[in-house]
Amino acid sequence: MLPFERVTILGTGLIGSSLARAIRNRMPTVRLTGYDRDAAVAARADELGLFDDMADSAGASVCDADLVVFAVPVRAIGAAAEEIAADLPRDAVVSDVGSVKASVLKAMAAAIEGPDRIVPAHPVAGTERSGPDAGFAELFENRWCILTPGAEADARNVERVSEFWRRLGSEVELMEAGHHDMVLAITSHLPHLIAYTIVGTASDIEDVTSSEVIKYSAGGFRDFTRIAASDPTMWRDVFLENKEAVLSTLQRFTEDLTQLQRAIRWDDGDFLFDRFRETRDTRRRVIDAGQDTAAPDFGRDRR
Ligand SMILES: NC(=O)C1=CN([C@@H]2O[C@H](COP(=O)(O)OP(=O)(O)OC[C@H]3O[C@@H](n4cnc5c(N)ncnc54)[C@H](O)[C@@H]3O)[C@@H](O)[C@H]2O)C=CC1
Ligand SMILES: O=C(O)C(=O)Cc1ccc(O)cc1
Repeated sequence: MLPFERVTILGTGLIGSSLARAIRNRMPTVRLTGYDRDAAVAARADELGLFDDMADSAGASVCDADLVVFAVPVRAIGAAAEEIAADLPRDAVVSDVGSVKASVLKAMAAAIEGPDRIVPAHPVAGTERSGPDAGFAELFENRWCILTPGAEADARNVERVSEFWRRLGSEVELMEAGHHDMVLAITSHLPHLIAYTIVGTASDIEDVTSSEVIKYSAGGFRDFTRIAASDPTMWRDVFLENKEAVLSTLQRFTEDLTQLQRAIRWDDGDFLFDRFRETRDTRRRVIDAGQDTAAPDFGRDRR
């Protein structure tokens, strides 16, 4: 038996459209309804045939759903939840895919009656692209999906959402929302902040022209540019909604950076060597865990 039969996705960008494609492939009898506030995005999702129906309003999109998923930037989730609250069937389960969880859980719980049916989710899978054309069905396969239900969530609803993600090919883990935000601050949010910083710094260095930065980017810079090309709205929201965890992780990072700076200044090669040997081991563990390709240079084709 399917965990859900009538799924509504609000926000039909990268993640919403990937979700729709994955559901189509893996649970073809599910009735899919989409809604996007941006008329051009909605029209494109319609043209791509991703949904059975594209609704004209948020309220209309949910009136027959048994699962509603918010796939909009994290700061937009509260307002979107308010927009559907009056039209939501009493037994519908409500979820999301937001990259930050404590504030999103709070925002959904404030807008929607029945905390037993709120089961937030975060598929730890994505790309630097956005919009419905960027989505693809395999995005969630062999990736983790972290669920962060509050204490009042009904265990049966948590199990249904877990089963939903397992059917899309993900591995599911339950986590307390605040802990999720600490974990993702170091594994996702800080790496993005660092990439945004270094790409910005490169364009501000007086003695190096911007055409030189681009021309010689294969020295390492270009790998940061992929992450730094990520969606500005989405990432502005992530940093503002996970402020405390990001700032405390950033504090640790700054201290560690200062240590490396000292080691360079004082010619402490042993310190540098030991640190770099440890980080190489971390890369090996990421590959062993199936979270990236083992091919050198991310498997870029040089032919
Ligand atoms: N991009 C990524 O790699 C990942 C993103 N996420 C999370 O997924 C969510 C969506 O991100 P993406 O799909 O990447 O963004 P996207 O920019 O591709 O799509 C978001 C869509 O939401 C629509 N939208 C905004 N406010 C709305 C509202 N009130 N009602 C209806 N539609 C609205 C926008 O028009 C846009 O089409 C975010 O919360 C993000 O944190 C989670 C995992 C990975
Ligand atoms: O493109 C990348 O490397 C990502 O980091 C994708 C990503 C972005 C945000 C998330 O919450 C989860 C995954």
